[in-house]
Amino acid sequence: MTTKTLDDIVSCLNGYDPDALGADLARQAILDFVRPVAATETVPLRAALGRILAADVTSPINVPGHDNSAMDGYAFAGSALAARAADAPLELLLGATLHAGAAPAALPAPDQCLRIMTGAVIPSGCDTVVPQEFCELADTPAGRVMRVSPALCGQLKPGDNVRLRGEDLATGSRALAAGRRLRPADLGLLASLGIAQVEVKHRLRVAFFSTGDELVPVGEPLRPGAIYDSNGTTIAAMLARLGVDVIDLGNVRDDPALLEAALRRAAGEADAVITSGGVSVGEADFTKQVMARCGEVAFWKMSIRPGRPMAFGRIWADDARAGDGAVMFGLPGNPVAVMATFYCFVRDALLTMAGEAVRPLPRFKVPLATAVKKKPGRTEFQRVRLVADEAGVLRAHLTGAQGSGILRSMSEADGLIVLPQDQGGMAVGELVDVIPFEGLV
Ligand SMILES: Nc1nc2c(c(=O)[nH]1)N[C@H]1C(S)=C(S)[C@@H](COP(=O)(O)OP(=O)(O)OC[C@H]3O[C@@H](n4cnc5c(N)ncnc54)[C@H](O)[C@@H]3O)O[C@H]1N2
Ligand code: MOO
Repeated sequence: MTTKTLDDIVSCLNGYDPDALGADLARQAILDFVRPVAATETVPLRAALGRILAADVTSPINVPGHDNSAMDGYAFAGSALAARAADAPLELLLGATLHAGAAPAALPAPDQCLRIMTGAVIPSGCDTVVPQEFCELADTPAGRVMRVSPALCGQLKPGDNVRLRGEDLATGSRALAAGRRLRPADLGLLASLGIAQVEVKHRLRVAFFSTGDELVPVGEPLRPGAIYDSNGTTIAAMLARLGVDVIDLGNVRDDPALLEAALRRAAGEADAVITSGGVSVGEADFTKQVMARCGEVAFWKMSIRPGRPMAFGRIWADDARAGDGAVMFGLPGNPVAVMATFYCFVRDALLTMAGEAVRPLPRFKVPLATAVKKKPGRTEFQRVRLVADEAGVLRAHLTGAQGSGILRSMSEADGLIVLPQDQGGMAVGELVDVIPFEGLV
């Protein structure tokens, strides 16, 4: 983690308003503060899917290792094309057959060709392959001859249908960069280099719990006035998608002593801690005060909706405050605010801590199918379904009421539209930025 204090970073933010930090400034402050975990481990190639590469991988070999044929056909010297009269067919005496995997061979003479299969090494003396669909075979007194008509010869040039040595990866070139989250194609690429083990970052450990006297764990009977803890499940699922180690600490009552014990335990077990609830100004909202006792609160009020109260800072397991402590996100209790703040602030911070070279969530512009009400002064995230109109253009339809307690509006949505701070209301047809949910990692 950084050697700067949170105060250093936050006070350097241009335009920081402690009562209402803009979404972009808050993101910047968080990303400036967090640092990747240092520890790495070596895992077998097939166990590396979804893990984050700890160091650049340099290719130890050429891929492909030899010039080889891209087609089943006949290998020959491309100069033979120019050597014949323009209106004459190409006629070459046919020699042996070369299969993929066979040892390299040689063309006996320039007026000959060799039968070759896809993937077989191009024989020395050859630089061109003609696909078998272009060719006729004829038996002559001199032996079997491969013939290509003058018209089809016009479609061939020297070098055709040959895959060059090292054209995929040359020896010593960088195959994959550190910070990459390994996908199936990456594992295949490493396999093509013969690499059986990969050095990856340790998984980030993220602890979380929900706070609130009203919460009942899912599966238990609901008493009057209580609600089920849906945030715990949502947070666990969002974390699972990030590929981190998830430490579920359950529910904690609105009691400062219990909250402190839970935060201290979480700081001792995890690199990052997430809580939900108790971050606003109510009489039972203790998160910020206990967080400050266990560490530092950098800021907690942002000009966004949903998610206006979100506390960011760090905490330690005990008052000795050894090391960097654990980064902490105190998310608001409202279920939609939990998700909005997670995707707006927490996701990229955790991925950065996990060592990934993070790319922000993709956004694209779509026309609104529903008019949107909004006052300038805060960034808003509203939930939309994306439906194609008759012309095949995706349009953003609001998923009904946008209250930050209405989780159904998230469940029904295909994405979030992002309405920037200075934006007012928007009319049907205006273009708006959407972050699609599909593809979130
Ligand atoms: N006077 C003010 N009141 C509120 C303000 C404000 O600025 N002044 N901000 C509002 C906003 S915005 C939000 S968001 C909430 C956030 O409050 P808290 O983080 O303190 O959250 P709680 O009060 O604990 O809970 C809010 C809401 O969410 C329900 N909840 C809480 N935890 C869960 C859970 N694990 N699963 C499902 N639902 C949960 C809780 O029952 C409340 O209904 O404060 C506003 N108030
Ligand atoms: O964050 Mo609150 O959910 O804006 O209403």
